[in-house]
Amino acid sequence: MTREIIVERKKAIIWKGWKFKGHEGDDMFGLFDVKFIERTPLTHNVDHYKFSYNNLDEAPKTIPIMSRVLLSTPEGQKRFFTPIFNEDEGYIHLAIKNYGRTVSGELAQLEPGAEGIMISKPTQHIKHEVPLKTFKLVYLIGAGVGIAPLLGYMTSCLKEVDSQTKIKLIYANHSEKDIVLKQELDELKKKYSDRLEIVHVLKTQVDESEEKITKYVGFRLNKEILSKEMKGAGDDDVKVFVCGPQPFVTMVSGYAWWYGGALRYLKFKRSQVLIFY
Ligand SMILES: Cc1cc2nc3c(=O)[nH]c(=O)nc-3n(C[C@H](O)[C@H](O)[C@H](O)COP(=O)(O)OP(=O)(O)OC[C@H]3O[C@@H](n4cnc5c(N)ncnc54)[C@H](O)[C@@H]3O)c2cc1C
Repeated sequence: MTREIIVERKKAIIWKGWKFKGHEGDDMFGLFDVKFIERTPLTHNVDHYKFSYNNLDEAPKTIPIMSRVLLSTPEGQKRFFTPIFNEDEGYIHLAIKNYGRTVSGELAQLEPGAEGIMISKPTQHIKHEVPLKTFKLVYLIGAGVGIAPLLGYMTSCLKEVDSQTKIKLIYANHSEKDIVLKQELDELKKKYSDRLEIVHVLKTQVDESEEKITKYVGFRLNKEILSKEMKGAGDDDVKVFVCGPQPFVTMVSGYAWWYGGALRYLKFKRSQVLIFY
């Protein structure tokens, strides 16, 4: 299947409430000069990058939740990322996993103050035609650095004074040391204990202390765990957002235009599920 056909198919996927924009290409993204300010480790291989817009007039006032920016490195390599904080005017914050090659490998070598980096205005990854903060319950199913778009939703929904939406994050990682933004997650959990529940799923036990944070140590997320932790299949007021590495997303919900996986097995309707791909 050619890329053009795939793009057309993605654009064509419109169903009740959700509309995927597809990846239309770079030309629609105006790129603006930014300066690299600092890099702070979040885990052993994920860093928090802070960039500032060189021209404040170009800086977005706020960043819509679950939006993406296109980043172009000094060598011209490009990749989409999801800003992790939405309210720091003039700055863009990204969580980037260092794979030691391509965009992340190049960014890992940058010194603070480095120029020649460009970032687009945030554009919504997914156009939604329903308010996202009004559901009864939202399950966020994430793995690794796939937490980035889910965290944006979680933070803004919990902060919303009028929202009563309950959130359950089911978050898969290799071990405790791989949990991205754990401190932020713990703080949100403490502050919004009546609305936020977090279930960690850790594949490998590195330390006995991991049993204190979850009963699922030594597990990959699977449909048995999801069936224990989820209810609300068929209820249009219950939604599920999924983001992570492709094999993980496929296991949970199929992929993009093919809906399948554990959620389908558990009888969640396609219209309940929003997959980031
Ligand atoms: C909308 C969107 C926004 C994104 N934003 C960013 C961003 O801002 N920054 C960034 O760096 N990347 C981003 N990405 C990329 C993407 O999130 C990561 O490339 C992807 O999640 C891989 O993450 P990882 O390498 O940490 O996962 P891995 O370390 O490969 O996997 C994490 C965990 O997933 C579980 N897992 C993996 N495969 C399976 C399986 N088959 N069954 C069950 N469990 C499994 C395991 O527990 C594993 O420990 C984004 C992607 C999308 C679609």
